[in-house]
Amino acid sequence: MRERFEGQPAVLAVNAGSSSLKCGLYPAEGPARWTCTYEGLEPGGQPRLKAEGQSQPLPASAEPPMAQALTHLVSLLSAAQVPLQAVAHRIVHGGSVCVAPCLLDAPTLDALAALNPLAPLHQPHNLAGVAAFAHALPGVPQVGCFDTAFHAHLPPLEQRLPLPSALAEQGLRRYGFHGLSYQYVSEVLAARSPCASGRAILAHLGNGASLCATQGGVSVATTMGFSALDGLMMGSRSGSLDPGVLLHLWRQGWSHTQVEELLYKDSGLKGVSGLSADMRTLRASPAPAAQEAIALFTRRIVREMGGLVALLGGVDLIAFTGGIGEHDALLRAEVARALAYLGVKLDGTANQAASGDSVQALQAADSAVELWVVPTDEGRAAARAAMALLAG
Ligand SMILES: Nc1ncnc2c1ncn2[C@@H]1O[C@H](COP(=O)(O)OP(=O)(O)O)[C@@H](O)[C@H]1O
Ligand SMILES: CC(=O)OP(=O)(O)O
Ligand SMILES: [Mg+2]
Repeated sequence: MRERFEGQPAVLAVNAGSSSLKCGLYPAEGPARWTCTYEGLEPGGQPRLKAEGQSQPLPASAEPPMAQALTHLVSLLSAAQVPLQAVAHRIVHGGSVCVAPCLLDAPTLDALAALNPLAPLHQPHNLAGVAAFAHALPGVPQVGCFDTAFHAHLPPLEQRLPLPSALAEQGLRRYGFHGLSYQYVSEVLAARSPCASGRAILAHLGNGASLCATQGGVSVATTMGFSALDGLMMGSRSGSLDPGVLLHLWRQGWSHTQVEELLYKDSGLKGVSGLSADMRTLRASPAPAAQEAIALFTRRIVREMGGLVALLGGVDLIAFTGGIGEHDALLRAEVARALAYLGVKLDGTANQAASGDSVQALQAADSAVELWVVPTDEGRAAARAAMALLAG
């Protein structure tokens, strides 16, 4: 491990999420020199470090799990005196303030903290990561790389919520998320297929999930909007919901906090199955509620895909990414089957064989639409953005 920390300066990409902290050490060219993931960081979780093919629990600590993981990572890197050009932080919400990667100074961090309520599972952790590294490595530039930036130039109607202008002027608009993932996947596909510059739909299906329609590699529509709650059903988030449900719950006496917990932490696959937010657990379960959760998750993808195809006026390429998109062959097959009306035809053997570890084309020879699986790398996208910023 030590030799991976030595040599040319590299960018450390940090993705402090809802239940995990992922990081990678990226040189200017080639693959990450070192990656690690801290898991089990949800409140009350049991933090573990996965690195170099090994998984080990962190020593018991009085700190909350995310803070403990950050402390551990910072001390690991400080002790090894890793030469760092910059730390590139995935920050989920840039709002209207940060529409491109930027250096994180105090006023910018204050503006980003004001967006915490729009991504409560992510934004506070993202900013805690910035604070930890800024404190430990004061001479190293801290760069913010935003999920929303890929969607900064959405067409005006795609940004607009059907609400009065006074609210739009307060920043109530659709932003879109998972932008680092979409940026990375778009670039991978652009190098492999001319269809990537046509009408493409990228499906990021992980713990959070969204779809993005691109034309010429540029985002033109996406299912997540103002907050990371909109659109598809997710691991523990509801996705789009009739706003009348919220009014009903408030009238019943639910508090703001209870509703927030419901929508972010107790809905989606977890809420419908009553079992787990993890697709692997649901696939392995014979419980009817687990199967119902998967069926609803799949149906919502198919429904939203139809909407994006309509906006694009057809589709040339569909790509799957994120933990579920990369690994769940059955989900890909069911989505492809539902889209047969578009001439989508999957190569069943290629789909089954795809391991999620490499980029694979999945369409049958006579498919009207290309199908791909692309393992995403949000860290690489963030590191590239930080290098480009520093290079001016
Ligand atoms: N082999 C697999 N089969 C099906 N689903 C999987 C598999 N591996 C991971 N997943 C799903 O992917 C999710 C994690 O996706 P990921 O993109 O890593 O999430 P995040 O980065 O948002 O934490 C898990 O919660 C699980 O539902
Ligand atoms: C924005 C979002 O939902 O991110 P994640 O998939 O990492 O939860
Ligand atoms: Mg993710």
